[in-house]
Amino acid sequence: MQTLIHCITLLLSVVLSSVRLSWLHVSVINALCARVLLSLQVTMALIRLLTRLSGYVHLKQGLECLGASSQSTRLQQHTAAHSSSCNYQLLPDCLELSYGGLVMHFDYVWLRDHCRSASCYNSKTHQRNLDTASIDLNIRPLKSRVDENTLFLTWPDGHITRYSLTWLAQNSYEGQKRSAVQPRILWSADIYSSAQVPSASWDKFMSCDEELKNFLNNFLLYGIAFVEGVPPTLEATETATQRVSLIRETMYGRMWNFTSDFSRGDTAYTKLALDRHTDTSYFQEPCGIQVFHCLRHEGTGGRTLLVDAFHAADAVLQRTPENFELLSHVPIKHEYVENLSEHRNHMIGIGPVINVYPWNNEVYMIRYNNYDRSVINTVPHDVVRRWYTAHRQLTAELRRPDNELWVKLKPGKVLFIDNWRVLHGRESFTGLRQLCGCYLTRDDVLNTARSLGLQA
Ligand SMILES: C[N+](C)(C)CCCC[C@H](N)C(=O)O
Ligand SMILES: O=C(O)CCC(=O)C(=O)O
Ligand SMILES: [Fe+2]
Repeated sequence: MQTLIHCITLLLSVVLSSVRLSWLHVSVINALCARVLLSLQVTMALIRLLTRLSGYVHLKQGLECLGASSQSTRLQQHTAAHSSSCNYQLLPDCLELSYGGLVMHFDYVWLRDHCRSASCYNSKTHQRNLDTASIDLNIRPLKSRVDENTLFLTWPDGHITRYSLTWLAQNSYEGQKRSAVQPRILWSADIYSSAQVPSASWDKFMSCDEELKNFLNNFLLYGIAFVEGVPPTLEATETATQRVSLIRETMYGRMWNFTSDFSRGDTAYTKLALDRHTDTSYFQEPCGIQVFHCLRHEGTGGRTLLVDAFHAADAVLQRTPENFELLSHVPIKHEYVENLSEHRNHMIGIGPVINVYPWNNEVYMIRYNNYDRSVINTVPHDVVRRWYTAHRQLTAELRRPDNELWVKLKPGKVLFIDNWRVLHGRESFTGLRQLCGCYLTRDDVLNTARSLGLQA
């Protein structure tokens, strides 16, 4: 039954993400699903209680076993009889557990290593005490049993480990694989505009955690978020960013305030148009977040371009998986060479254009900067040719006019961009244009989000 509900929830979210619905709609439907799930859980608990009262409790007591694999069949039959929700068996190389509609496999060394008893784990510091290197790599439990919520394993030295079944489900490979590390809404200009994502307002943003939480929630979902009503000064911009995270100082400084004076050896410091790109792609770890605040512009042009590169990467994956594969595996070098008298820098970053988590293929970072991309010399010529084809397809997706969100930054309106996901660019301009901002450390932004109860 739970599997069925999970499937329906999953199906609904897939349908929802392909239809253009606002975040509000998504959360309303999620809340409804959660309610259905809750009432089902109550029903299941009642059924379990009735089952227990009607004498099945004897079968459960028979679950105590001596761990030999010859016993596993008997064990499976008994557990299957006592509860529809949990069933396990000790296979030669792993423990197979089926619980909550999920079939999971746990390696025995992993199980010993993840013992949360007081001697193995310090629950005050959340740190492991157990010396992993002391575990026999051929270890197997001597005894095992399960009750309503807990699996008990007795190890050869007599040590007993208890695992909560929900903890196992949440922390299993199979459980991790089917849920996104970070839920997001992929967008085209139209999807983003119709979602009507509100900007945070400066006063509330500074004083109220709920406003900060909403702001971060939008930032995590869309990769961009705005604060409005900020005093048009570098100091106020700095104050706003410090509400979210720590500033990441780079060779451009801590807070920067720049015009088209070519004070640095980079096109950003001119009046020229800049095609969509990620910044600091030439760092081994590109800056996680970029903040922009336009303090002044007396002239024409200079609009900011924003493109959701995860949306574009997803289109490549759907249409031509082999191109996605190339973009996520071929290592590419980006480089920054600055040779001005006051500034000498040489930065190198190497990594694929699309970076994915290896266990679930979820995209977590894109480096895309054709200006700063350096010599390709990490793969043979035939792979180079296929890579160029793949890169062309990604570029075509990134350049689709319906993926381009154009905004004119105004004094008072601070823009936060997820530099691992959303590309930025700008239109050429005339006149005096002054932009200030900074980079933020990604870990600290996510830390703030998690401390407010968000999944990040
Ligand atoms: C933002 N700020 C003005 C400080 C620097 C701009 C750096 C631009 C560089 N080409 C890059 O993409 O990393
Ligand atoms: O001038 C702008 O709007 C942005 C320039 C740019 O790409 C940058 O500073 O990173
Ligand atoms: Fe940039």
